[in-house]
Amino acid sequence: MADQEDTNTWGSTSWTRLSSLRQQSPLIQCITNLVSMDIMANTLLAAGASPAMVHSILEIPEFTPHTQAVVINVGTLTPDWLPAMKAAAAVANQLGKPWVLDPAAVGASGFRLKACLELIELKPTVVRGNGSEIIALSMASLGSTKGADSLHESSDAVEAAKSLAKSSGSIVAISGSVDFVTDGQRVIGAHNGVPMLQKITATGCAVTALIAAFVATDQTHAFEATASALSVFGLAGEIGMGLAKGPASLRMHLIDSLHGLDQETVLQRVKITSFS
Ligand SMILES: Nc1ncnc2c1ncn2[C@@H]1O[C@H](COP(=O)(O)OP(=O)(O)O)[C@@H](O)[C@H]1O
Ligand SMILES: Cc1ncsc1CCOP(=O)(O)O
Ligand SMILES: [Mg+2]
Repeated sequence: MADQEDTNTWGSTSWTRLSSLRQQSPLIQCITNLVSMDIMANTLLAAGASPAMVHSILEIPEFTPHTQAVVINVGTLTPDWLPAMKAAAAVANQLGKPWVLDPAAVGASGFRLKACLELIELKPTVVRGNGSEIIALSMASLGSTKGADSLHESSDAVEAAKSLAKSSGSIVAISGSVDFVTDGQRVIGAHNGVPMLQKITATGCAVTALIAAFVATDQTHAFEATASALSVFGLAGEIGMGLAKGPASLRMHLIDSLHGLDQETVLQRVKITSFS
């Protein structure tokens, strides 16, 4: 795959999307795993959105219509949570709201894989996973697994992501050393980020929620919003890493840096390239 520099346009796209998010402060419903709730909520707040961890099926008919986007993450899935996930996705679809699927550790078991395949049938706007998750989901099969962590480079999963995007109609994002985004035709690579982000649990979950918040501000451009969210999160990680001593302080500085990101930094440092 050849890649083409397109940095200036993407810097201004990313800044426009982040500014809209700060102005609109969308309400994001998160039905997510028990590990991720804190960092996901704090990431959304730092970016300018409002998080709500509302997951009872009894609340979805009343609450989901008030939201601007829904995130569904199967990281600690049990059978009693799945109906609420499907109900929230259905309400989002009925009301034309975007929803984003994080197939966390989808390759860990047949139960999780079947659940994710059923959720894909409900047409998520975006699916974001690591390399191993996107490969397992695209092939609809279990291989070797390391749970929530990836055994693959993100670049290993690009063909699987294109295939999944074509079959599902969703935008598919693969996180890793380069984050890739595809709609089945176009592929971009978002290069911001630092390896230490892998040493903080649930940063993948957090960036999935950030994607939902970005898409909520302009769902007609979900591809651009997804790429922008991944870059902005990676850039906050780069700035945070300059102040951090290890994973625990990076977690703090990541959130501070996301909150403080300014126009000049985004325009200068967002790095997204197109692959053809
Ligand atoms: N080697 C790396 N270099 C830079 N950033 C990375 C690297 N690996 C992961 N990231 C970043 O860490 C965040 C979480 O991604 P990842 O670890 O792939 O997700 P998950 O936690 O779901 O496995 C993303 O923002 C991604 O860009
Ligand atoms: C450790 C763990 N176990 C089940 S979900 C989870 C968190 C995974 O978060 P991420 O996929 O963002 O690393
Ligand atoms: Mg994950």
